[in-house]
Amino acid sequence: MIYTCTLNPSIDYVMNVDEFKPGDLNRASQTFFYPGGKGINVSRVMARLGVKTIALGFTGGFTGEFVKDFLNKEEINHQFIDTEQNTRVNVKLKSQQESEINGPGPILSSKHQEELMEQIRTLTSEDTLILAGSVPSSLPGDFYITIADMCSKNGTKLAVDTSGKALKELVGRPIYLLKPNHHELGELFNVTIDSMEKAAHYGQKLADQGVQHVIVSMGGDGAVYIGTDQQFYSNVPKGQLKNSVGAGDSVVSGFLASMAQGKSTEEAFRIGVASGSATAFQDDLCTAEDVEELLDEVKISSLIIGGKPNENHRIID
Ligand SMILES: Nc1ncnc2c1ncn2[C@@H]1O[C@H](COP(=O)(O)OP(=O)(O)OP(=O)(O)O)[C@@H](O)[C@H]1O
Ligand SMILES: O=P(O)(O)OC[C@@]1(O)O[C@H](CO)[C@@H](O)[C@@H]1O
Repeated sequence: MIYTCTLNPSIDYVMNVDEFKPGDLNRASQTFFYPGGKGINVSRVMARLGVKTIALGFTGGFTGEFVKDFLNKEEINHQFIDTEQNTRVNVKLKSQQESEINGPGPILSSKHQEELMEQIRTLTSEDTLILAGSVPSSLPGDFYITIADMCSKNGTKLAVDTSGKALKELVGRPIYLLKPNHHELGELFNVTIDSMEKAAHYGQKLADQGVQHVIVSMGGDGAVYIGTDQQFYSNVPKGQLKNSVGAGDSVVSGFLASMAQGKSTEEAFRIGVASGSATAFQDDLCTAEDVEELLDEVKISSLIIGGKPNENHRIID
């Protein structure tokens, strides 16, 4: 079974404001409420791509009820632990530019933590766990490490989409999939990643430290895949960027859904990128039809030809 784990879910309150003026009374032309949090987004997109998951994590209060009802309507299984505190509301302001204000999240006790660990302890080598999003500040800083160590002990495949300290501490552990964007990868190695070649170079460092599949997404500039013996570059389809919220989560979903369906790594990467762009071009997360429509525009090329770097991809010195 595939599980997603969102320690800090949200309601994403999307507000479209024609011309946002800070300090003024602004009126939204349109608003939307979606369940949010990176793991929950992965569960939603994977469901749309035909792969079932069970969503784990912490929810509570009337906002938590909204998240669960929404997932029920989309026939997504969940086993959230009740925190008795309202799940946060994250504001996504779409105007001349996109701005986000994410809430802090609940205070989680050691009992809450133990309840989650009990669920994770039951996962086996047949299972995959996708850990995605931020760690609420009330949890120990090494909580992802505790989960990763449990997965490693039980042979559970672990995919991770997080950033900052949580990401830094996980490197070196056996990980099935990591999907940093180029800023997160740069922060990890204290460098600026401004080209596909640098993304491949630093992505390879993660692969060398035990990550089986590394995808470095670079927004509208393409994406790089680094695996044990394959490296690919992908362009991204052209279109109007409407919504970057959940685009990265959709890359993870497209890749993992395709791998679960037995597709090749190259095809899974292609579908991952098409899924990311399909979400970037919609108000909500992409559907299977949105992904299908973009698939022909996603071209994958190998970064290594005959054991040597593909010269067509030598973008930087
Ligand atoms: N301007 C764009 N044009 C086409 N596709 C895009 C664009 N921006 C993002 N995408 C798609 O979304 C994917 C993820 O984007 P990005 O690299 O910004 O990841 P991220 O920062 O993890 O995303 P998120 O905003 O969800 O946190 C890209 O690989 C691409 O498929
Ligand atoms: O605060 P975190 O956990 O880092 O990110 C949470 C979040 O911004 O990520 C998702 C998009 O990836 C949204 O649905 C959600 O609001």
